[in-house]
Amino acid sequence: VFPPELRYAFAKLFNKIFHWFSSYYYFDITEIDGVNTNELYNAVQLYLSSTVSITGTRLSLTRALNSSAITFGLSNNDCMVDNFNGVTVLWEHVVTQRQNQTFSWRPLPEEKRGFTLRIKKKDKLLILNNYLDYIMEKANEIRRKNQDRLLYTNSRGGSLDSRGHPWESVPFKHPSTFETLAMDPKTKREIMDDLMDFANGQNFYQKTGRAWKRGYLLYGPPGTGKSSMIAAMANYLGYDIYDLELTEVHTNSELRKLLMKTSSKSIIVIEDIDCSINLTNRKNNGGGGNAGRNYYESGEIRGGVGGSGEEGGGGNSITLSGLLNFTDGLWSCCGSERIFVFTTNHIEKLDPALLRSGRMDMHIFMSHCSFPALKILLRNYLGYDEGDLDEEITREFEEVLEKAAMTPADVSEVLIKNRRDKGNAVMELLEALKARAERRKKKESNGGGELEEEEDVEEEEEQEKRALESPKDEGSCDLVQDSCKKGDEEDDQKQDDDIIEK
Ligand SMILES: Nc1ncnc2c1ncn2[C@@H]1O[C@H](COP(=O)(O)OP(=O)(O)OP(=O)(O)O)[C@@H](O)[C@H]1O
Ligand SMILES: [Mg+2]
Repeated sequence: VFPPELRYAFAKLFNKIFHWFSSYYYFDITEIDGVNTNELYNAVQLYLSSTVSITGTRLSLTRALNSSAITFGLSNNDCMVDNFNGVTVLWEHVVTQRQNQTFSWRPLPEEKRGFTLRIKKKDKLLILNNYLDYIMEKANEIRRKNQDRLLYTNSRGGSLDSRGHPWESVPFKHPSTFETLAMDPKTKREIMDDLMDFANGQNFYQKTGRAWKRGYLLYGPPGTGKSSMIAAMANYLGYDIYDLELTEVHTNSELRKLLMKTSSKSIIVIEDIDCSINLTNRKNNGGGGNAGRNYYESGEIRGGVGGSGEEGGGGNSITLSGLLNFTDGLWSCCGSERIFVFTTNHIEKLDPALLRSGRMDMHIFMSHCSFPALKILLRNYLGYDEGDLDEEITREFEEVLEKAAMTPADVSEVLIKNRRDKGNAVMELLEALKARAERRKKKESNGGGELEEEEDVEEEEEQEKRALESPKDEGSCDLVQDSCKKGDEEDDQKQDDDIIEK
C-alpha cells in the first residue's frame, strides 16, 4: 500500500532515530576499498589473530605461504571482544555475498568481507587516534615474526631474474640464536641491547639526523661463531639476510644497484671481507683519506679497462671507495633499517678506512672458547646446568681453557662425538684441552718464532676457504693489483707471492 519512496524514507528516519539514541559508533573496514585492497583490513585480521583470547566459538585457521606459524581469525559473521587501555570494543567479521557483479577491470571476489568495529561514543577519540595505529604496528610485528626469514644471494653475477631482480632468495632456517651462541654473556647482552635499540630507534635516528643503519664488524679466528652470530642476529630481529658475494659484483655501479634492491629490515653481510677483494694496498699510495679514494678510483678505471682486455679475469673492478660508498654514502640511505655486517679472520689486514669510527659502529671480537662460553656449549650439547659439573672438573676447565685456545667449533666437535655418554664427553673434552695446552706450551718454549700448531690449522682452514672461492676471485685481485704495478715494484713482487700462496 505504501509507495517504495515512502518506505525508504521511513527506514532512513528510523535508522537516524536509532543512531541518535544508540550509545555506539560503528566503523566498517571493508576488505576491498574501490579497487584497492584495504591494508587496514589485513592488519585487523592479523591483529585479532594474536591478541584476543580465544573466546569465539568458531575460529578460522590460516597458514601463510612460507610461514611456520598458524594463525587463527574470526569466522564469518562472528564477534570478538578486545580491550585497549581499559576500553572495550567489539569486532564483528561481516561476510555477505556480492550481488550481480558490476563491471570492473579486475574480477572482484564473490564475497564481500569486512570488519565492523563497535565502540562507545565517548571512546571515539582514543580509538581513532591511538587504537588503529596500534593495530597497524602490532600487525607489522606479527607479520615479521610469522614469516620465515629469507636468505638472498647475488650468486647469479650481474644477471637479473624475470622480475628484474638481482637477488635470488631461499627460505632461511638457520637455528642459531643468541641463546645457543657460546660467548661471553656480557658482550652478548651488549650486542642484543644494541640490536634492540637499533630496531626500536626510528625516532632517535630521525631526531639526530642520522641514517637508520648500523654496521658491525665481526672478527676472530675461523670457527669462533661469526656466521652463527649473523644467523642469531637475523633470528633475533626477524630480519632477512642479504649475503653479498663481492667477487660476483663487477663494478661499483652494480654494487649500488644491488643495494637499491635490498628491502628494509635486513642484514647485509659481506663474509671474509679481506679475501673477497683486495682492500689492503692503501700503503702503496702513502696518502691520507682523500688520496686513498683517488687511488682506488684509479684502480677502478684501470680495472674496468683490464676487464675488457686480455687480463679479463671476470672484469671485477670493485674498489674500496665503491664499498665505502655502499655502506656509508648517500645511497646507503635509500632504504632504512639496515644492518651491515662484515666478517674477517684478520682485522689487521683491513684498510684503516674501513675501521675508522663511524664506519663500522661496533667491532666484535669472537674469541677462542672461554669458560662462560664453554658452559653454554655444555648446556646446549649435553644438557648440563650450572652446578652439574664437579667442582674439581670446573676448576680444571677454568685452568686449561685459556692456555688451550680452542675454538667453540672444535669444542662442539668433541661434544657431539660423545654426546650419548655425558660423563665421557666431559672427560674427552678435558683431555683434548689439556693436550692442546701442552702442545702450545711446548711450541712456545721452542721459541715463539715458529708457527703454533693451531695457527697452522687455522692457516690451513683459511687456505681451504680461499681455494673454494671461484677463480674469478683471483682475477679480481689481479685487476686491483694491476693498478698497483705502476706504483711500487717491491710491493708488486710481494703481492705476486701472496697470490702464489693462495
Ligand atoms: N660461539 C659459538 N657458539 C656456538 N656454536 C659455535 C660457536 N662458534 C662456532 N660454533 C659452531 O661451529 C661451527 C662453525 O661456526 P661458524 O661457521 O659460525 O664459524 P665462523 O667464525 O663463521 O668461521 P669462519 O671464519 O670459518 O667463517 C658452527 O656450526 C657452530 O655450530
Ligand atoms: Mg663464517
